[in-house]
Amino acid sequence: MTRTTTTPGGPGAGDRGDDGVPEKGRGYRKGPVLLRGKEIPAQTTDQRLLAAGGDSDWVHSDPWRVMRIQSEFVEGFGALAEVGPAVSVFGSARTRGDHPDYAQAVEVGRLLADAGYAVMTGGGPGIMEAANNGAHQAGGTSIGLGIELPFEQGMNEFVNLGVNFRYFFARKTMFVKYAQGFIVLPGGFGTFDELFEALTLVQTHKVTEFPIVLVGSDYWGGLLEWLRTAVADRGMIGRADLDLLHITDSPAEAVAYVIERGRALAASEREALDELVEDQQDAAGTAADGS
Ligand SMILES: CC(C)=CCNc1ncnc2c1ncn2[C@@H]1O[C@H](COP(=O)(O)O)[C@@H](O)[C@H]1O
Repeated sequence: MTRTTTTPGGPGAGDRGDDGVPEKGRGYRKGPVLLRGKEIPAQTTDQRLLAAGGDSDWVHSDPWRVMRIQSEFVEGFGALAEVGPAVSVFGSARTRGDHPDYAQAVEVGRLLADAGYAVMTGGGPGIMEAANNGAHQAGGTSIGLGIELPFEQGMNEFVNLGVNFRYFFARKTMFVKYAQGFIVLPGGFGTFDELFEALTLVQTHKVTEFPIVLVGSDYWGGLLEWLRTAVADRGMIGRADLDLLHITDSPAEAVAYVIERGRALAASEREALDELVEDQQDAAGTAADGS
């Protein structure tokens, strides 16, 4: 719906008001900006917004993408804010239902749900499906944070709270923000990406430490050995950084570790904050006494 307007600029154009209706001497206000004479646009902002058809290149422009990215955060935060305690479970999208890793992940999901934790996965097939399956069997909250991929794939059937993301980075924020810990089963590049992002965030103190457990010593053992030797020996990481990872073959141990270590870390975080507040109060008291 486009209304006819007066031509921009030129004699008399400065007399057009905010709504495009001519009004002597008032000019044209565009938000906080006042336009007069040749600066007055041919159409009002509303006319441009409501006009049908026309060029649609703007849909592919970066400012428009920024709005979409923002909406992913808004939708994600809105959907997950009230979920309560949760643990993110990662692992291969390719693990088949008859593989022992699948059974391990089902058990992890089940035990987490039994302990009152929501299970958060990438919502896809393989290990993600297995962990959601376990949570579903135990009647727990089974979350899938899906990702739009070039090839067709849907949210697995065991998800009861699903959010679909267009952008990997927005989705990754949710895994960290809403989980008390990570449990990582055997996987490929996607799994490594999620694991190493978590390690980097904790190592650089960008987030408070949270427990990270690797399930499957035969699969992860080689990586840990390499981290201990090639990586730590050459000083690429500190020896203490190796303690950020806990490795086990037992789903029960993985779940117990995540819960207990998570509680211990949260308690020491609270203690450190209390001490900080006390120190600040003492400092403020000393300053007041001295004045
Ligand atoms: C059949 C197939 C490959 C489907 C891919 N469909 C996917 N759906 C959801 N998350 C995914 C998918 N592929 C990779 N990811 C992400 O990357 C990890 C698995 O990647 P990978 O298979 O280890 O490297 C998962 O924890 C998940 O967060």
